Amino acid sequence: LVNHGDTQARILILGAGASGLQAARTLHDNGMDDFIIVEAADRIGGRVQSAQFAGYTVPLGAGWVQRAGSQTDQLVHDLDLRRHTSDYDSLTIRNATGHDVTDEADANYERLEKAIDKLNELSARLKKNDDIPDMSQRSALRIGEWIPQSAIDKAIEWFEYDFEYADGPEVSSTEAVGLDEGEELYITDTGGFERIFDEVAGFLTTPAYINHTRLNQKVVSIDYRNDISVVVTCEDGTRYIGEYVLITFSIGVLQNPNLIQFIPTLPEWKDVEIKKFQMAAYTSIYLSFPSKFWDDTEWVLYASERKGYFPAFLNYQAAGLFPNGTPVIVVFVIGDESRRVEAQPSDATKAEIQQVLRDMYGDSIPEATDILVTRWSQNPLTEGSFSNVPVEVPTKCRQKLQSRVGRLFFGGEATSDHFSGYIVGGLDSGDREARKMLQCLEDFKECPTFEGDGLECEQAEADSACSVPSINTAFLGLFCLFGILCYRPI
Ligand SMILES: Cc1cc2nc3c(=O)[nH]c(=O)nc-3n(C[C@H](O)[C@H](O)[C@H](O)COP(=O)(O)OP(=O)(O)OC[C@H]3O[C@@H](n4cnc5c(N)ncnc54)[C@H](O)[C@@H]3O)c2cc1C
Repeated sequence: LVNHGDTQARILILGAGASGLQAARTLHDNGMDDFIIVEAADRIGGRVQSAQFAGYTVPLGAGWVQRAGSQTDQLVHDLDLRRHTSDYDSLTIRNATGHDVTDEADANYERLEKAIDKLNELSARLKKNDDIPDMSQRSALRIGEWIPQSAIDKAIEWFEYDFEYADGPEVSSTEAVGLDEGEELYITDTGGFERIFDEVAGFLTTPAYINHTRLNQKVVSIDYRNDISVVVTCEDGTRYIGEYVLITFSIGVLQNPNLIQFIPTLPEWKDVEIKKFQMAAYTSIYLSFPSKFWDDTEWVLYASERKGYFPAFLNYQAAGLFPNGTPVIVVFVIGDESRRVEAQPSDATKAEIQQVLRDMYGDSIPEATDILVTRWSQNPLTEGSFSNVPVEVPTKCRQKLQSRVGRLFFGGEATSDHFSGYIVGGLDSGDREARKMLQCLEDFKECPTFEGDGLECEQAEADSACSVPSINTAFLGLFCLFGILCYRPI
């Protein structure tokens, strides 16, 4: 039942990241402005966020445009964001005794490249044929005769694979490997990567739309028992009532049973698919120094016997980045190392990295003057960095992740068919779900949903059992009829 003070809209969009903002934009472009975005943070943008560090605007979340020609790439070019084409060949590899082993690594790279060709070939075959079971990237690499043994092998494998998926090849799906992604752009704009949302969601800052976004509203429960509406309740008690609700929270948030209470609980077929997905962990650690003492190449790899231990450093002074700026390096860790580092104080992390740098450059290097550690896996609004497709989720099962449950629709990067894990996956999923909701608003009878058992992956079919009047025509009409306050604040 609608209470006095409840806020109503035909569509509620939960989350103001790439997915939620694009959904709002698609609805708006199609003449549907009866929506509200509910966001827990005090800002929009979600995992696209930046901060100031040592005089730079640095990315805390997404930093690169990986896919040339994608919508993200288009936005970056349209807005002419300052950017740098990453040069992964500008690379020095140092071992734990400080020796430059870059040349020595050539033969290892040659072996790895042959295995990558094999992996790509297997991936293309798996994509073409749904009946062949997927395999881990580790298996595919092994088939390509790549078995990493030395510290150099581990370093270059980390740089080629783990860094991209934020997980080891043991976990990641071969079928889901992206082919031929082209050059990668690192965003160095002083306004931050989040500037892309100026174009996607700029209209939301105009006076007519300012009330469409509700910040500082942390959703704690989603009640979809009612046939004609959904009640979304926030931590502060505020309730939002919508005819349709689009959920764009990360897969990590949805996997944590303590964060959002679904009333009733989600059906098994949906819950299984959410739980099978993998939320990866990826940490960026920025360090500033009084002087630069590292190599001039854009990247420095630390070849350690312990795979993934502070393995890759981005040199902010490299040509094309900030050659004359304050000396800063960024080191990246993923997976269990990321979760370990994010759980400990920054000083402890700084001491560990300082030792790694001493191993590589000697004891006389200066102490870091400042450190910034990102902590996405400690953040209850993300519970990790981005989704990684594990072997357990064949492409044919993806529709279950996308399918609605009653009046609940599911967006967010993890649900994207081809771009999960990326900003473009978020944008793409928001557009997809907005179009679906527009279609369902026209005729709920034709609104597709998954029909099947918990573990199956069936084709989506029309749900003929759910034909109900719209909330505006029936539910609100009834309340207005009886003189109950019909407050629609937007
Ligand atoms: C460290 C890191 C590095 C990355 N690198 C890249 C990269 O180089 N290139 C790239 O393309 N992508 C990268 N990504 C991934 C990219 O940022 C995401 O795929 C994309 O931004 C996800 O958008 P989304 O809308 O699906 O989710 P989100 O951005 O997570 O949006 C969901 C929104 O829901 C809100 N929310 C969560 N819980 C609640 C709640 N209970 N109540 C209300 N609101 C809630 C969140 O605050 C958030 O704003 C990276 C991400 C991270 C974290």
